[in-house]
Amino acid sequence: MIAIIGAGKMGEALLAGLLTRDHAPKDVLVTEPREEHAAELRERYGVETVPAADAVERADTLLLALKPQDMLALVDEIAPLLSGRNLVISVAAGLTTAVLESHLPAGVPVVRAMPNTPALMGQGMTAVAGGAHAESAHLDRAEELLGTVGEVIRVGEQHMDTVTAISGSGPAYFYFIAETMIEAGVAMGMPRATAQRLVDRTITGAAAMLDGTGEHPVVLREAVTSPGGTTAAALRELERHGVRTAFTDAIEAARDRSRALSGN
Ligand SMILES: NC(=O)C1=CN([C@@H]2O[C@H](COP(=O)(O)OP(=O)(O)OC[C@H]3O[C@@H](n4cnc5c(N)ncnc54)[C@H](OP(=O)(O)O)[C@@H]3O)[C@@H](O)[C@H]2O)C=CC1
Ligand SMILES: O=C(O)[C@@H]1CCC=N1
Repeated sequence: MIAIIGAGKMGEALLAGLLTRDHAPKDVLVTEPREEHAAELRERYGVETVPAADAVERADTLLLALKPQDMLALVDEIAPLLSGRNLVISVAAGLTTAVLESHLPAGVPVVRAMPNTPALMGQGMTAVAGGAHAESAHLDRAEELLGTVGEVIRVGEQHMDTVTAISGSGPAYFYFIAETMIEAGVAMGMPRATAQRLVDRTITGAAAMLDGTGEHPVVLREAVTSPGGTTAAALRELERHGVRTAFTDAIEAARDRSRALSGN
């Protein structure tokens, strides 16, 4: 039995992704403090919503998807009920396995995971890192679970803040680009729905090229950039405005924020 504790944006994306694929509603418990939201989840997914203490008692695998700032209070609350039979998987940005372990009874296995919201579509990208008491069977279990909603890689925990900045937050960067491109089309007089369709399909197509050809993005970009053409004119403007540096700085800021959240 799996319990998802905290079914906000990420927890619900994982819940929906799991139920669409390998898991039946009877195999997943959900803990959500707000009754109105809990009722929505019961209605939408047919899952049982239970207090955290019941979830811990009934589930062997606990997927903790609360905000990092709320996580340790919850961990302190459930810690007395946990033992080595449980596997704790935390998706919280920043919180290290060492911090989580320091709030848990000795020996409870902890896996730190960083998924992303495309898990909802079965297109997630998750990295996992094991804590001091996580054996390879625990990592296998986490990988199997999160693998039902996309791809999973194992990384050393020292890389998790960078993972968070790249693939955890990453979908938002592409939505930001999409939004900007749509607005540019609208500003040039195109109907919004047309602009949105063009942008959606272009991003999906570019992603398929990256994934399907295995080529480096520079090679794919060069193929679009005709000599003396439109793409070269656009890219020159992006470089002039420092977009490359802006992205690098943005990803570093996300990495640093993830590190800072570990202190909460
Ligand atoms: N959003 C994303 O793309 C990603 C998020 N994450 C991580 O996932 C976690 C959740 O983020 P996100 O989904 O965006 O945030 P949300 O605020 O949407 O979700 C947090 C959820 O936890 C619930 N909650 C709060 N306190 C408790 C409690 N004591 N017991 C059970 N549930 C509780 C909240 O309920 P209520 O609303 O009623 O307060 C809310 O539904 C974070 O740690 C974040 O770092 C990781 C990868 C990607
Ligand atoms: O914004 C956040 O803090 C979370 C972690 C990664 C994506 N969303």
